[in-house]
Amino acid sequence: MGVEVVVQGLGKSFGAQAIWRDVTLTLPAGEVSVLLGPSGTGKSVFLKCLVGLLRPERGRVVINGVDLCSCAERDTYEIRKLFGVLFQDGALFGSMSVYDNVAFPLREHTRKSEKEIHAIVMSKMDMVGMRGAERKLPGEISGGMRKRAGLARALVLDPRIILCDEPDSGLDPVRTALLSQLLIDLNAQLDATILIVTHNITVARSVPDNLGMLFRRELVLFGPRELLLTSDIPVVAQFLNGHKEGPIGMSEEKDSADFSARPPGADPSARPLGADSPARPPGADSPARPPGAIPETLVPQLQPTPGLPPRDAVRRRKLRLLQSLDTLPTPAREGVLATMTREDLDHYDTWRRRTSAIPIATHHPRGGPR
Ligand SMILES: Nc1ncnc2c1ncn2[C@@H]1O[C@H](COP(=O)(O)OP(=O)(O)OP(=O)(O)O)[C@@H](O)[C@H]1O
Repeated sequence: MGVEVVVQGLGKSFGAQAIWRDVTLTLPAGEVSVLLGPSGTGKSVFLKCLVGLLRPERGRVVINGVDLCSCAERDTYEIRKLFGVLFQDGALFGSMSVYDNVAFPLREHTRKSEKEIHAIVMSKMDMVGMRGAERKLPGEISGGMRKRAGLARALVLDPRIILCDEPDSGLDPVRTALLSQLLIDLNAQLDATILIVTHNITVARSVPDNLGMLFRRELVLFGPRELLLTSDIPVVAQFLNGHKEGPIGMSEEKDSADFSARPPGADPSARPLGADSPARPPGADSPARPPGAIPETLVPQLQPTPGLPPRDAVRRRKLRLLQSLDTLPTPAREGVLATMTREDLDHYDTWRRRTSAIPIATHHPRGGPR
């Protein structure tokens, strides 16, 4: 099973340039999370801080009880072994075959024989649908294949945490859909904790269990997909609907300048000073939603390909969300309840009786649990 990643009060600067500050979130073990944000908001820097490639000046990243920001070099090395990272461009060595690229971490970090390495490489190539391309050079395959080869390389050391930096960049919509399915399938097979950085709204809506968004040097929100996909926070709604009106402008530099000009304590997700049109109110494009109806932005989440095991994370997440249901705003709560079956609610009741937890007032928005 994947491991939980706890981020507390994280802050990162380069010289005088603050990238983001006070980022606090938890990536639940084995769940898939997506981090959104306009270009230049520091998403890649965040991934590098998680894996220990960059050191934040403030805060903690706690994995298996070890704080990566303050631990000894030896502990950093041990924790890094838990990670598999798919870098934005695949980061393959251009002069090595795909096979040697994928085998590279095994040859560098283990004492496995070439026979063992061959078995592992071929199984990971199978997982990402790359069997047959082993002898090609990275320059001889398409961008989508390079991404999948990078993913195979990220998997060879059996990571418990997988970080993917814009796995969809440069891919056409069909390849993006196939890659999204691949990530869900991998999660079903490996139960690893996955964090994906992307700008792609379709990926953000359909793949993750949890979503977060960076904007103007802060984490605007992080939580269950139902929370962000039904959110009326202007910057979140603008981004997830791809609207041009709203707090997000053409460049992060300009957004930051607008932000600096705001009075101290102002809402970072509100529209910029001087914006010539108001932030689009939530639901402006769609007719008023009847009470209890699920917003159309809350599209169903991708399921593993038939024949693969169900995702363990889904079961764990349901119990986790039922425990904290009363902390969610109504649309998110209704969205969560709509995914619950009678069996889920019975399982929660059993858990509640065992632990004497406080009951929740569950009402099902679609006329009773399915
Ligand atoms: N090693 C570094 N030294 C100095 N500045 C850096 C370094 N790495 C990143 N930056 C700066 O940090 C800021 C955030 O960069 P980052 O690549 O994390 O953004 P991003 O949100 O991933 O953008 P995009 O979506 O366009 O990939 C940028 O202004 C970038 O120039």
